[in-house]
Amino acid sequence: MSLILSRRRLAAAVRRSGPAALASRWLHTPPFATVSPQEISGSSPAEVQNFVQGSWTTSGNWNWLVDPLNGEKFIKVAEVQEAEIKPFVESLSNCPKHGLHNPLKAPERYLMYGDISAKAANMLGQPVVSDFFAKLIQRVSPKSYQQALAEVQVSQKFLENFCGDQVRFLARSFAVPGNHLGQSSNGYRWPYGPVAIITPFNFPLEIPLLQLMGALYMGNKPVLKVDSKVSIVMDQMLRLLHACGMPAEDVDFINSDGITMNKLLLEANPKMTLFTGSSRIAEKLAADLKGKIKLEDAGFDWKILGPDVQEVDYIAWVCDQDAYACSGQKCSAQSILFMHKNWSSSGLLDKMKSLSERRKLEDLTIGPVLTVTTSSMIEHMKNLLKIPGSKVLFGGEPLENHSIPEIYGAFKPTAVFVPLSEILKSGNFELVTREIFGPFQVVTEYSDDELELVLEACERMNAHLTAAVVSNDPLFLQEVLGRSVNGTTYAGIRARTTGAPQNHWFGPAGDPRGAGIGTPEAIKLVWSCHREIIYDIGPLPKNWALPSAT
Ligand SMILES: NC(=O)c1ccc[n+]([C@@H]2O[C@H](COP(=O)([O-])OP(=O)(O)OC[C@H]3O[C@@H](n4cnc5c(N)ncnc54)[C@H](O)[C@@H]3O)[C@@H](O)[C@H]2O)c1
Repeated sequence: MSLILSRRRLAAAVRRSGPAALASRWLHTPPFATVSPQEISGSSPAEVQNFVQGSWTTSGNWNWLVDPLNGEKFIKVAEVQEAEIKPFVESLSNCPKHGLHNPLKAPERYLMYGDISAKAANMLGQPVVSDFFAKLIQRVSPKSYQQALAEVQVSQKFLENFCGDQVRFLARSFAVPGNHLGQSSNGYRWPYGPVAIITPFNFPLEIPLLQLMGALYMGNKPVLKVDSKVSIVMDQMLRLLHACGMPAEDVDFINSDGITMNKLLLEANPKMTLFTGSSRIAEKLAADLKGKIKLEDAGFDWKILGPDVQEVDYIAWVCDQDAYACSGQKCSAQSILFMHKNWSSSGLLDKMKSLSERRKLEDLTIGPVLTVTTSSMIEHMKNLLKIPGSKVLFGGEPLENHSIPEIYGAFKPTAVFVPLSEILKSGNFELVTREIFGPFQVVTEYSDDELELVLEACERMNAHLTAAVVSNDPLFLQEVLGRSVNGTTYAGIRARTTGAPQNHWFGPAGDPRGAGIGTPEAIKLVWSCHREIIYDIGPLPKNWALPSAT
């Protein structure tokens, strides 16, 4: 159906612009697609729809999005209103708790998802398709082409990882011999059935796709809600998955505001919800859903440079990438750098400054910040500068010569130094460790006898997502790693905080609600629960007699 739709639109495009335009569109737009990233504009806006009970639908309300680079209304999203959620509630309610498949029901669907993954991996690997998604991501969540393409490549590799028999291997069970003949206990990975997935704006393809596929592989029926600012990317990806054979009834896709989604969750009562986004909403949903939730929430991610100074150019570059790629809008972005005093004379900070100055709006190596305004970044910086001994190391100013609308932020890559002893003071700690989802980091210094204070700071933080311990001193690594908890921690001279690919578990630690993404372990943890079936089929011992009451 989506192919027919896109061809119809193509036909309409020819009528508008003639055969030459069609030829160029055919070359650059994959057959499943209904939009062309380069052509979306105020005069040719794109549409995002919902998908429920096997069909694409619109709603009574179109929410217009503005182009983050010039403020032009360029995409309209059919946002479902509170009064319109019934079909979504019904669709989810139709899925039983035991799921669409499980080890004892419709096992052929594990193989089907292996095939769908193989086809989708193949399709996404085609240069025209990966370029299409990279450019579409850039339009709604502006980042450099390399960063956008990396997101597509991670997604493609993930799909490759779950081809063939790999989906059924996710549901591998085990058996333990019992106490007598005919008895054995069998542990199964069981789905939750109806589930919900809520994802943020910063990785429009990777986060929703990986969680969606994980949910499906394990036998669940998900309703997916992506931040409307970027949901056009998953609208197109669902069309690709349908073209690869995904049954239309398996996934519902809703665009709405948070309040409507909250209502849907309460009415449809999904048995598990995966939430990726801010800690504020995470905590609200955890309470509303009575704990039936797994969380990937805020990151205030730290990097500790150990006493062994080496490879300064490389480490400056990794710091620059970690703090400022995607304009700092990665949950794994380097939020605070603890630098051993041995690095003071290494020139590291000067190198970080000059690397940050290479970033420019033209290639989106720095760009719009979608959830923090320029004025709130300035205010945060000013508050930090009230702390005695603090200073701006570089940046600290708005971007110049741009047309980024005021609802978004536009700020130069910024580093503010705050003395370690001040960071630890109770009045300052909350302020310094507040996640600023933009190109902003705090830098501090410590001496050998202050490592305790660094570890105390890490202990007192609330978000334990990613971390990096940059050192090749095994005793230093052992000390820091043994006394910290972050879920995805890189250790060694090449350690980083960002850029976890699909083969590294990614997720917070230290919270029983913590979710993961990417690896088989993450999929099994988030999207299935343990079920034990104890077979006890006999026969009874020949001399069995009725025992006395116990
Ligand atoms: N841990 C991770 O893996 C990870 C990954 C990416 C982003 N993040 C975090 O996400 C945050 C940035 O995203 P944001 O500010 O857009 O997050 P957000 O919490 O505002 O929004 C996330 C999603 O939740 C939806 N939502 C909002 N209110 C809701 C409600 N009451 N009920 C249901 N859904 C609701 C939004 O529409 C959006 O789709 C940062 O804190 C970042 O660290 C975490």
